[in-house]
This record gives sequence, C-alpha cells and structure tokens, in this order.
Amino acid sequence: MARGRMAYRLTATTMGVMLLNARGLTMTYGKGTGQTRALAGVDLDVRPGSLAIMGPSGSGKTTLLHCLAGIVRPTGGAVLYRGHDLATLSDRQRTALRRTDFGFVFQSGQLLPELPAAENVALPLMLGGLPAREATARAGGWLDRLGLGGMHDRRPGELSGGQAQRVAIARALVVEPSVVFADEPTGALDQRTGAEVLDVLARTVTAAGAALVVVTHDRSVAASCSRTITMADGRITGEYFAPGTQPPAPERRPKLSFGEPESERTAVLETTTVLPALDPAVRR
Ligand SMILES: Nc1ncnc2c1ncn2[C@@H]1O[C@H](COP(=O)(O)OP(=O)(O)OP(=O)(O)O)[C@@H](O)[C@H]1O
Repeated sequence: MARGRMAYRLTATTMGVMLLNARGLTMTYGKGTGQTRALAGVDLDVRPGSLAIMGPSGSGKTTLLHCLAGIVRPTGGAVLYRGHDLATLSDRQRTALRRTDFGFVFQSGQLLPELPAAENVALPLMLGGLPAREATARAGGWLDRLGLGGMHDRRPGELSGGQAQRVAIARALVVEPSVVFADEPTGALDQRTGAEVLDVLARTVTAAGAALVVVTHDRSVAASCSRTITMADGRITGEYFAPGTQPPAPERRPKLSFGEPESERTAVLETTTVLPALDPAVRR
C-alpha cells in the first residue's frame, strides 16, 4: 500500500497537546527529469506556541507549510490534524477546516483595497454566515487588541505596511483558529517593524492557546518564537527552543500508530537535537 494512504492514528494521551503531526513527509514536484524533491522525509509535531521555520531558499519551508495546512497534498507520508489524517478528508472538509481552524498571514497583498479595515477583518466571519453587524463588531475588537483602535474605517492604502499587516493578522485571528500559518509575514516590512508585528502575532496566538507556524528568513522574527527548526534540502536539520521554553519530555512525545514497520520511519525526534546554543542559521 502506498505510504501516503495508510491510516495514521494518534493515541488519546497525546491528543490534547498535539495540533499537527507530520510523519515521513515527502514532496516531489514535476515528473521524469524535471522532478524536484522539495521534502525528503519530514517528521514534525506542532503544539500550541510559536514555531519558526528557517533555512536557505529552496530548502522546502513553504512546501512544508502548505502540506501542514492541507493546501498541497504531499506525495508521501501524512499530516494529522488533531489526530485525523488530512488525506482522509474530502476536498470540501479540508476547505472547511482551513476556514474554521486555520488562519493564514502572507507577506502582503491579502487585504481587499476597497474595503475598510474592519470589513476586511469581518469578511471570514461573514463568509461563515455571521451577520455583518456582529462580524464587524468582533472584527473591531480584534483591531483594538492589535493596537489599531482608531483605524477601523481606514482602507489598506491609508495604512502603513506594519499597520496593514496587523489588519491581516486580525483577519487571520478573528475566526479564532487553532493554528495560524504565516509565510514570510514580515517580508515587506523593515526589520524593526517586522519584529514588532511578529511579536504581536506570536504573543496573541500563544495567549489564545493556539499554534503559530511561521516561515521566515529573518532571525529577529524567529527570535520571537518559542521554537525554531532549520531546514536544508527538504529535511529538518536542527531544532532550537528559546530560553525558558521546555522541549517536551520524552514520555510526552507522541506515540503514533503507523501502518508500516518501525524501521521504515524517519523519526525527527531521533535526528534532531535540542541545540545547546543557537544554531548558526538562527543566531542574530
Ligand atoms: N509548484 C512547484 N512546482 C515545481 N517546483 C516547485 C514548486 N514549488 C516549489 N518548488 C521547488 O521545490 C523546492 C522547495 O521550494 P520551497 O518554495 O518549498 O522552498 P523555500 O525554502 O520556501 O524557498 P524560499 O525561501 O525561496 O521561499 C525548490 O527547489 C522549488 O523550486
């Protein structure tokens, strides 16, 4: 049986801690001689808190993010969300999951230019069926929380880059997602503004008990996260936990039921170590 089609199952004891689990993820784009192997066997557990993914261009960061979010289907391995294999969900279920449980923040250009900030933020709620008045009120609450109290009526073109990204963050958070995925969310900002924006994002997500998964080239962005992994050539090459944040104890690590022999697994928990000092790729 193809590895990606196997039934993966989480034990009940790990369900409360784990939001996402990637197991043996591989991703190959194209066919024949034009093939590119973007992921070469990635195992990763995502828990509440903030996780930065760093690595050189082409190392597979965005591909990993897209696989975790169910945007692309890996060619091998599996992604589990709260213990459910995303591959077993229909396209409709996956789309619904992305709308209700996941939030997304991209580099820029995700706001509708003709709508005021509050309506931009309210949009996902209205698409989910909430009446406009209630949706806009909730959106306003998130804008206030993100320090945009006086800017509910401003259109994206009337905001600074950092303010517009805060609106985009409010829009990602308004549905109260369990996981927020961010791909270079500060890439269009100067370093200081970017670090401030990411700090707000990481703190808000963490306070809500949710998880943030952020792809970034910026070490000051990664510094806002409680955990950083580094990638190269489609694999995880290092893992770093910020001071004061604990890596999970071995006994709390997930026991997954795989459909294949133990020897066929690529276990990141064995191949990555908690780095005693900052990984060079993460060091400021
Ligand atoms: N849709 C696609 N079709 C073909 N190849 C792709 C596709 N998307 C990504 N790739 C290739 O897969 C590899 C990993 O790409 P990916 O975008 O995941 O890397 P990345 O680490 O996010 O890079 P960057 O930091 O430059 O954004 C690269 O070699 C890239 O060219």
